[in-house]
Amino acid sequence: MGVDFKKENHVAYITLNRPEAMNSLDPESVDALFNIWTEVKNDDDIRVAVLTGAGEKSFCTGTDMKKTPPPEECMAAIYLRDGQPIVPHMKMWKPIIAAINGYAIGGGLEMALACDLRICSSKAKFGLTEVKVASLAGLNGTQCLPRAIPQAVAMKMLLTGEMIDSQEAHRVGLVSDVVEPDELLNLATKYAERIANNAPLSVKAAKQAIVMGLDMPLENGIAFSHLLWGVLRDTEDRKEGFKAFGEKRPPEYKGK
Ligand SMILES: CC(C)(COP(=O)(O)OP(=O)(O)OC[C@H]1O[C@@H](n2cnc3c(N)ncnc32)[C@H](O)[C@@H]1OP(=O)(O)O)[C@@H](O)C(=O)NCCC(=O)NCCSC(=O)/C(=C/c1ccccc1)CC(=O)O
Repeated sequence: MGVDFKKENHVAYITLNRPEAMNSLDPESVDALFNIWTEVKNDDDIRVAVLTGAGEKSFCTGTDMKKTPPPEECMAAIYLRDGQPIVPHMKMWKPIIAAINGYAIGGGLEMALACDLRICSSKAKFGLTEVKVASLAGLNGTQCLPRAIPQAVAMKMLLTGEMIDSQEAHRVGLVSDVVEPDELLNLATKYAERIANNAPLSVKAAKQAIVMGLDMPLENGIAFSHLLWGVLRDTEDRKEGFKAFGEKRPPEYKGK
């Protein structure tokens, strides 16, 4: 089985599980991920997802270059489909945490870039190495890496194909936290459960305001976020949040 999936306390845990091939993405894993992201998006019981890799060596090294079959479809059919199967960020408003347990290379780093929080183990290494194998970081890497870290560092990584380690990733802001390998999943779970305890519609609105706002001039972004606040104003959860505060008890959110 290339990808494991489980659900606990409103959190979906997705584990790339081909450690013998550095959790690279063979066609079966790509299909499995497509189905899993669809389920994460549509299952109201899931409020947040954690994406990680099995073992301590690799998160994901991108395309399985030994198993990539000749294409069955023309490029236009793939290009004009609604989003790439392995990258969840198109209209996925539930937050996704990348718990990067080792190498995040090529499509592996591009998946991490499509996530909202990135935390890593001290053993992690990061690279968009596609130029070394005559390809391109063509999922989102050329666009998202220079938006995530300083441009000069992104250029160096994308043009040389060289990797950076966990300390450098932390220094440039590619990840928010670096922990020892055996602490990584605990930290991901802690963040995921904190997010899942918040009001689900507010969390989705916050992500939408941030992601869509980044592509807008500030004034439009502020207007958009004010509209989103208005959308949330009459939810049952907002009434519950305010009431629970007054009654000094934890709120019980329903996503309504
Ligand atoms: C990660 C490494 C530096 C680790 O090196 P190390 O020496 O520690 O370990 P290895 O012996 O090399 O690896 C163990 C085992 O795993 C196999 N392995 C590792 N990565 C892959 C892979 N990506 N595909 C297939 N197999 C892989 C390795 O061959 C060993 O197997 P064994 O010999 O034991 O049978 C080092 O492994 C490394 O550099 N890996 C390659 C990383 C890489 O270049 N990734 C980029 C791939 S291209 C890509 O991701 C693309 C994404 C994309 C873009 C646009 C649209 C869709 C997708 C581009 C593309 O697909 O064109």
